Amino acid sequence: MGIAINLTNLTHHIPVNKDLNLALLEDASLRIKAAEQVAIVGASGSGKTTLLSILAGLEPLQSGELAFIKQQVVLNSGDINQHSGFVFQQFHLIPELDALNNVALPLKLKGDKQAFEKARNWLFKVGLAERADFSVSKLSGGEQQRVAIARAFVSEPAIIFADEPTGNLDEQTAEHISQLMLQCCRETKATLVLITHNQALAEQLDTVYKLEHGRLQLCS
Ligand SMILES: Nc1ncnc2c1ncn2[C@@H]1O[C@H](COP(=O)(O)OP(=O)(O)OP(=O)(O)O)[C@@H](O)[C@H]1O
Repeated sequence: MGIAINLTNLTHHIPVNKDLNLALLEDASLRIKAAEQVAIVGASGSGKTTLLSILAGLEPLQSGELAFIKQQVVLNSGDINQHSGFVFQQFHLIPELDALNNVALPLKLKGDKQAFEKARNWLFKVGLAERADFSVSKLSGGEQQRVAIARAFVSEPAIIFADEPTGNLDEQTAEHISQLMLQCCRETKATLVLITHNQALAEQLDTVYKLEHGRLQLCS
């Protein structure tokens, strides 16, 4: 079951030098419904990753309000990590471990006794059952991203935060990985917040926000 996200009137400053701060995000607000798939687009340097990091609780909220709502109950923002999965452009896998152990890791850390069974199931879903025992450093870029997707979904998170997850892949593999991620979100009813430079992909999602000159605009 997805989680709704309400961000209201966020202004976020970054330091330019010791005397000067710049407002990277100005009065940004967005409403994301549970299980909605939302794209954030914008030019390089416009602040997309910063916004995603704030939404994901990885960067502190300087102003405004951020609320996470699950079945009409407001959650503690400090706990949102427990409900989130992440997919990044640089897969952030552990190169010393095989694919199975990379995917099982989040569950093992929680003491889940079915960690390996669930990890195998997700590797199967992303088409990598036969690569389970391969060291991830031996896998192709597309395969590594599929391992990262399996790892993000294995705990069945209510929200997936994805930062240009196909930015490092060739066009065909990127298309395959994007569709796989959208399908996994639909299957698990996860809310998706996706940063992308790919307009065609953004338009496949329920809602598109554009970040420009510090302002967040609803495009569709
Ligand atoms: N903590 C910080 N201190 C100083 N500058 C920062 C900080 N965080 C972000 N910035 C700057 O803010 C700008 C926006 O960065 P951000 O990574 O959010 O952009 P982006 O839209 O995701 O870019 P890209 O599409 O190139 O990944 C950049 O110029 C970056 O250097």
